[in-house]
Amino acid sequence: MQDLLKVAMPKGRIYKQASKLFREAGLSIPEEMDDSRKLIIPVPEARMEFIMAKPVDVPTYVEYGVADIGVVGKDVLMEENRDVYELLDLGIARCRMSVIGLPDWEPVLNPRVATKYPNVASQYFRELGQQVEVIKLNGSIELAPLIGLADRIVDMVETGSTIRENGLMEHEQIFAITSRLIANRVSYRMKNDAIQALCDRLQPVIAAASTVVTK
Ligand SMILES: Nc1ncnc2c1ncn2[C@@H]1O[C@H](COP(=O)(O)OP(=O)(O)OP(=O)(O)O)[C@@H](O)[C@H]1O
Ligand SMILES: O=P(O)(O)OC[C@H]1O[C@H](OP(=O)(O)OP(=O)(O)O)[C@H](O)[C@@H]1O
Repeated sequence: MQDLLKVAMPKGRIYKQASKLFREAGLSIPEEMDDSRKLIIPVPEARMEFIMAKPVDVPTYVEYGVADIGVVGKDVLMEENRDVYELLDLGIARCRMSVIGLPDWEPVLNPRVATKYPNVASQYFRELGQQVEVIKLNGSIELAPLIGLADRIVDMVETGSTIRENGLMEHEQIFAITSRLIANRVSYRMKNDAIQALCDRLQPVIAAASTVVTK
């Protein structure tokens, strides 16, 4: 019998798209999982157990092996820099990481940059050779330039509504973001058949979805 796969699934934005993808790949994810407050959901028919996680914690669960695989945004992978395998680009939860500020922003010496992603922001400005002071915030990042906490922010842009509604401007795009399927290094060897079988089911669904997006 195939190994049981423990899957760290992010609650929130990614969940809806990831569960749709898994269902289209023929995995019997129960409908009640969509609204449940349960944190561990066994799906014996699919030989899986879902661990409902805060998105930023998914790579931690996978690195420590309490989950064999997980679904996570590339933004979180870049920020957390955990020792995990990145197996598949799932092509869902598309957005981008950008440098944002007021439209009339003028360069200053040692600008302050507010962000939920201090590692990504520090590396980006370091590679540009620009010295900045990074301020870590946990949400409503767009407030920072409006109230004078920071000169610029590094944050996610999806539809662009948040920056538009707050009179901000996207100055530079840093990288494109989609969600990825990641695996624990040991699980990838020990449960390779089950992980490979899952990837084989997901790949055609991802390919079909990407032709729709690019058409
Ligand atoms: N508009 C968006 N803003 C932020 N993240 C987005 C957006 N669109 C897609 N994403 C992706 O969704 C992932 C999870 O976002 P979500 O808002 O659910 O998590 P979170 O910010 O950690 O929320 P919470 O504070 O509820 O845990 C991000 O890491 C990113 O990859
Ligand atoms: O381009 P848009 O479609 O407007 O999406 C981008 C916004 O969405 C995210 O915030 P989120 O809703 O996660 O709230 P937060 O302020 O708590 O991070 C992100 O931090 C931006 O503020």
